[in-house]
Amino acid sequence: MTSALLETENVHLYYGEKEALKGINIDFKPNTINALIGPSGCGKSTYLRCLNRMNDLISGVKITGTFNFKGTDIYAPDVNLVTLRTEIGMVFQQPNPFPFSVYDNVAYGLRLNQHPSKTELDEKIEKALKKAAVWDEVKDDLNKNAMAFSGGQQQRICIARLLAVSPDIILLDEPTSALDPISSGEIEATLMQLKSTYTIIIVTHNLQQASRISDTTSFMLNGELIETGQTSKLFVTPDKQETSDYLNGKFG
Ligand SMILES: Nc1ncnc2c1ncn2[C@@H]1O[C@H](COP(=O)(O)OP(=O)(O)OP(=O)(O)O)[C@@H](O)[C@H]1O
Repeated sequence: MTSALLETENVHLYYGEKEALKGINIDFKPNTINALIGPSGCGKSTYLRCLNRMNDLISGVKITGTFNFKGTDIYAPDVNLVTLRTEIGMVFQQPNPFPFSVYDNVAYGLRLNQHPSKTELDEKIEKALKKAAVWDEVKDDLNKNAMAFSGGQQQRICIARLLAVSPDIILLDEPTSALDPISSGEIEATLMQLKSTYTIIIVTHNLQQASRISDTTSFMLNGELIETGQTSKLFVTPDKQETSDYLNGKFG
């Protein structure tokens, strides 16, 4: 059996007095798409943001538990956050390209971390945009402002920006909720291709999306993990009544 790339155990998170995560245990295997589902406010985004320490900056937050990434504790005091967020990158709900050219967006992390020659940079940028399945749409406009493209194209440019620095894990927080169905479908198809190289963890409100693209699904409710497992099993024969009720639209 393939071992997990990222293991989380007994994760608790407190926003001040409020316990938003109540002992979450989820493992993520390489080359899988993993969906996090559950009603609004159940803690999906909070948990996702723990995975590359995006909650660290919120004052009054306390996080406990184990986060083992490739055998290393991501909360160890000597962890370099820039490196961590290169290895475990995040795509947000609203596409957030920087307000400069497509080329400079994708080059950003490469210029920060490495010192590539112009030829190397050109090659890496083309490769990243191809992997993000947006190359054909932007290749003649690499100097155009990234914000001048459609929402779906912007989201794929953001994915390319992240892929350029070779992450292991891609975190996505409702990446298609601001997009039209065609753009959403394109992002889904892109993610399906990317899983041969990366491990993907996606928060989604769209149950059909979770069932279409994910290998595993974790259902959360009120800060607790109710059930996690193979998507094909969880959607058809969930173990827990709460999961069944949620999937059948009885709440949420
Ligand atoms: N910065 C914060 N400070 C205090 N409480 C917060 C903060 N962020 C989130 N919360 C609370 O923590 C709980 C979990 O929120 P979270 O955003 O993780 O849920 P979610 O499942 O992602 O919801 P949604 O699907 O609506 O995005 C909620 O009760 C929310 O109000």
